[in-house]
Amino acid sequence: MTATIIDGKAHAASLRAAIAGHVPAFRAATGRAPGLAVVLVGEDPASAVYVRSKGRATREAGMESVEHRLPADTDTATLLALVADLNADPAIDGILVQLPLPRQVDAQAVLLAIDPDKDVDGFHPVNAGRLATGMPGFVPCTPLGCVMLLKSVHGSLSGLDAVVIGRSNIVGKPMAQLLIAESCTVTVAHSRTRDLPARIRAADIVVAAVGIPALVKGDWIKPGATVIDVGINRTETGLVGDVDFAEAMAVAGAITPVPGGVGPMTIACLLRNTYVSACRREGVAAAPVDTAS
Ligand SMILES: Nc1nc(=O)c2c([nH]1)NC[C@@H]1CN(c3ccc(C(=O)N[C@@H](CCC(=O)O)C(=O)O)cc3)C=[N+]21
Repeated sequence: MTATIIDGKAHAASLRAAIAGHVPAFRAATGRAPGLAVVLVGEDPASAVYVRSKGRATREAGMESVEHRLPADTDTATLLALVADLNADPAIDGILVQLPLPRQVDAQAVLLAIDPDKDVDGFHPVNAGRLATGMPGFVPCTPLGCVMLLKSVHGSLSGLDAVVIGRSNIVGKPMAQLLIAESCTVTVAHSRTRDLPARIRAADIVVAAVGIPALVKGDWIKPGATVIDVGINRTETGLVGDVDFAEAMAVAGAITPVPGGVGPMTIACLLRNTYVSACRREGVAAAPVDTAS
């Protein structure tokens, strides 16, 4: 069997086009565009690339992108003051502080300072709590994109067995919450999990988000399973996911590639969250831009 490749780039392009199609009505109703502020501290080249592509995608969707680039030695107080300004700015609907932050910055204090109703990353504990309890809020972009890709394969996920490899606050934990909300039976595996291959072999859905290149082997995968590879590992041979792609292709039913899978959906979901935030803040009805809230 050869797996179907899930074209994240194409799904992301259509999601972005759908959002771009809704922005003119928002503009007409409110007299302004949805606005996203991105804060980048330091010169990490990979972060700079992400921030640039976020800015480009935001403008292409007809939204306002404001970038704040701060030197690598920026202190916590300076960042907190910037976040306070952005919280108070009525033209800003979404605030994204690019992670990781330099060591001297208290990253937790910065994330806590972001207004939860502008937290389009969904990283604030208030939004984590909203997700865990089924209240409307903001869902982190990467897991949200993963659920959209899974639904493009399965329609309903109800009753499926899912394993999430990784328990980070940014991907693993919110991914598990979203899959529970979709009525999957969810196992969260991590570095201390015993017999990881057996856990994965039992799963209809595998979401790999651990950051270990090609960790998941072909013979760990249940034949026909759907594999979502969140890993973006830079190796000498280029970008590699957390799944051994060549091996998995021979066993899985469907699989996301790296690059061109989850990554582009992350950016599209950021635009989606920004559009939804703008609509909520202005009290105008948001057009449906995919199912998960
Ligand atoms: N506050 C915050 N929010 C984030 O969402 C956030 C962050 N910090 N810090 C860094 C990570 C990483 N991230 C990616 C987004 C898009 C791609 C993406 O589009 N990747 C392409 C290209 C990969 C490449 O060539 O580098 C792909 O997978 O096809 C990757 C990674 C968002 N992050």
